[in-house]
Amino acid sequence: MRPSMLRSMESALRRAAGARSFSSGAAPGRKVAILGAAGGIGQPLSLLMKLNPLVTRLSLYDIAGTPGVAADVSHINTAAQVAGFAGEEQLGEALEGSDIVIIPAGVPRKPGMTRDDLFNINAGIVKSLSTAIAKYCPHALVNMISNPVNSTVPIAAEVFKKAGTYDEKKLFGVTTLDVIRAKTFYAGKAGLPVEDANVPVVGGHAGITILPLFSQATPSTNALSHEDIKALTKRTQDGGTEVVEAKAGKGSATLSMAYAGAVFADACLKGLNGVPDIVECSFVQSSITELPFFASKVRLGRNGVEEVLGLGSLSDFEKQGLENLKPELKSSIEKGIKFAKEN
Ligand SMILES: NC(=O)C1=CN([C@@H]2O[C@H](COP(=O)(O)OP(=O)(O)OC[C@H]3O[C@@H](n4cnc5c(N)ncnc54)[C@H](O)[C@@H]3O)[C@@H](O)[C@H]2O)C=CC1
Ligand SMILES: O=C([O-])CC(=O)C(=O)O
Repeated sequence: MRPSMLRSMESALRRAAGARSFSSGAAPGRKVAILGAAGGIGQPLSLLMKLNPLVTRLSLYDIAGTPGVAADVSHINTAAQVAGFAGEEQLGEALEGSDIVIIPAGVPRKPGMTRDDLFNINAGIVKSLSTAIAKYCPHALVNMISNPVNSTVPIAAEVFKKAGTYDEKKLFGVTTLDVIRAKTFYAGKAGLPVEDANVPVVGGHAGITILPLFSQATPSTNALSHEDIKALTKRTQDGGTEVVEAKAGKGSATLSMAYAGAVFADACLKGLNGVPDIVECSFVQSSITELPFFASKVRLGRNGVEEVLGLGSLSDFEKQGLENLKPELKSSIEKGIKFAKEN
């Protein structure tokens, strides 16, 4: 790569990270921990977080394999200091002092499985990692990637409640990949520049609980028929399955998810650092519907969630989608809460 190209990439990354908005010129040091860092998502996510100029310490944890990932990523000439931790006995050290903990630990889907089929294995993993977070970094923002997100976020909330550390402003289910897919599919179909496209996605993160709001998409267009909107909605809802089937037994989305995870963590870092008007969709504790957790636009700030934004006006098709998703989302949330209470 030419040096001029590298320089412009670096300055674009700095701009993307909001580093220029500090009048003192220096952003505060931030520690980010990734749990499941040796996995399909964990490795490229570690790379992307190493490139983020707001990260000063990057802690890579997994049950095995992290020393290699950490050694590899640490050679990249960016500021973040990288450390690898493997095995439960090193989990505390990995977590201590973290501002953000990102969790892509757990098993991914194979063709024919739903995200809920992952519950039996991933619920226990998320519960034990959340227990450690409550002990070692109770004030960290938690970005939950492990599926089924509709249940793992409620599990983490229950674990934190039991430990007396729960702060609803600090727990996030990462639904950014749904937004990224909706933007890509919308711009592609409407013939709009993809970098300008924005589409809120609300509800949850599985099948019909994923509800893209194309009526609020920007830039708006009249190039799309109702049939087009229905097809775009279905493709967004089935985006994960599209990748699972294409990978044919070799896992689910990893690269696009690592990108999505890095975008969301970057937004959290900017919020923590006081950059104004940082808004992303996320699955959080919510009162905008009757469900206790719900994904919608969230304003991020110095303490995590600053404001859970409402749904705005919905088309009749979206109103119907909202009603259709509630029973499934409710039961996935309740399943997570029940598991955490009983185990
Ligand atoms: N929220 C979202 O939009 C998305 C979520 N996912 C989910 O992310 C999770 C991870 O997916 P992949 O990275 O593809 O799986 P993977 O199997 O490639 O990696 C998972 C990693 O977690 C590690 N792990 C297992 N138990 C652990 C524990 N107790 N502590 C720390 N690490 C542990 C494994 O050793 C492995 O390295 C899956 O549950 C998947 O369904 C995947 C794509 C999108
Ligand atoms: O579909 C899966 O199992 C992984 C996932 O959550 C996604 O890609 O959205």
